[in-house]
Amino acid sequence: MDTTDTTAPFTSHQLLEERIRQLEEENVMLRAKLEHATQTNGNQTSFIQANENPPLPVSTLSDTAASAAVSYEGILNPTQIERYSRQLLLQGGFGVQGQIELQNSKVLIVGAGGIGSTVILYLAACGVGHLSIVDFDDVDVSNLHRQVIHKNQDVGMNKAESARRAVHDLNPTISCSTIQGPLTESNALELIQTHDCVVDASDNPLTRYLINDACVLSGKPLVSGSAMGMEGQLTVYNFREGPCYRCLYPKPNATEGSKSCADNGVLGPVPGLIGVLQAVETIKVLTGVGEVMSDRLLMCDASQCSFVRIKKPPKQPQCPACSGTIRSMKDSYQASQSARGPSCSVQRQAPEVSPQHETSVQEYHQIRQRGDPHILLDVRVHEQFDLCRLPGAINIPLSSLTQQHLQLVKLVPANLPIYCVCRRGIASAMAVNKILQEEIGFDPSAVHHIVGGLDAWRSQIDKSFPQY
Ligand SMILES: Nc1ncnc2c1ncn2[C@@H]1O[C@H](COP(=O)(O)OP(=O)(O)OP(=O)(O)O)[C@@H](O)[C@H]1O
Ligand SMILES: [Zn+2]
Repeated sequence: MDTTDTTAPFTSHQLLEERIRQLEEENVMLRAKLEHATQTNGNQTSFIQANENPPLPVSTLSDTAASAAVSYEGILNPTQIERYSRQLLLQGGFGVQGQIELQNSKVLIVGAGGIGSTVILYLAACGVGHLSIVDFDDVDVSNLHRQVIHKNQDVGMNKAESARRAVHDLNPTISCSTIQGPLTESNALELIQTHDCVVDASDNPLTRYLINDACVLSGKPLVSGSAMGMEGQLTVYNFREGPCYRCLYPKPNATEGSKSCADNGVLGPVPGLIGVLQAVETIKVLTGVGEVMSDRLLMCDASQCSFVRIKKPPKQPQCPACSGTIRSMKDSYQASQSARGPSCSVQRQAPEVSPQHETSVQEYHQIRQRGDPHILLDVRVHEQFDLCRLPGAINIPLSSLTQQHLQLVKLVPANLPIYCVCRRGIASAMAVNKILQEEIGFDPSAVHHIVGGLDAWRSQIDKSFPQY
């Protein structure tokens, strides 16, 4: 800058302003040159359009850089900038660095069901570089009201594969792999070790403990969520010095496994809600942006639209996982054996019933065809009974099968044989045991349960019986 012609000397403030003005002029000229260069080089046009301020250091914007091949090494490419621009503009520290962190991250998602559907879609859309999806199950038509990653034409396809296809359709610039089988004690550690973060979108306690223990053994953060009915929960375990799942629940709880979506129902969007929040937490874990839900647990009740955050206890010195008592996945498996309880996905076992109290669906079909007098006691919950039932059945849910009810059943048509039925033959076996234990004067030989329940009735006797 030449100041010799001036009548009065510039103040340092004026000098600074003048310098800024000159730099702005230079910047405009350089931009014009760069735009000119990109007009003759079509593949850079989107860069100019997507970026008012290209993230190149000004010093590299020389004449030569503008006309020759520009090296964008180390920063996002034009396609990425265009795709993630709204996220990149986010105030509060996400920016290019956050996007690069996502791009370089690998996330393992266990379960591509109700919760997994939204976690996977959002992580893919936001640009997590690699997603690995584990699920052993196939898409069922009853999944579609909430497992929105799958479509009608995916029914019958493995869920991990169906989800991978959806990921590809949504964002082909990231990579996605599948494990089309269960996560078990044999593969959990190996799989988890190679990822930066794990999302538990499964639905049963055994899997939750396996994932947790493998995360503790390999030092990986675990973003955990669950949903049922109108309610859901969310938290992050094993993040930095935060507690793990076993710190809160050292051993499987006897009643936890008895809750199942298939038995209790779930409103379509509720798992999706939890999944969306899990995606947010995963992004926070990966990028360091925001405050990770490590010391709190979110409890959400969609029926009230209520969200409550409760403080979690800190890492427990006596926690079997954190204290090192569980040293391998074999230890983990043994410590979780009692978690093999009922769940949405892991097949439940009927309690033992003596063979004399068991009736096959074929035998029961014959009883009906002959018109033999009997009581058909359907022990499913009222909601299931209302969906569909065999003609003539009376409904007393297993949970209310008290002595009083049994007396009633006995009084109505005296001394008739009782056939207990439920969906799969598990609750009906429990009902038989309960009736036999009550000792209220039933002829034990007249109490039966229908093996395989209404599922077996549908598959072996009448295919028109609804599936749910
Ligand atoms: N150990 C595991 N390995 C892999 N996937 C698992 C494991 N445990 C559970 N899952 C999967 O997690 C998902 C949980 O999702 P969700 O409960 O919404 O689905 P669902 O089992 O299809 O439900 P429904 O009870 O309606 O049949 C399921 O797809 C299930 O197959
Ligand atoms: Zn712990």
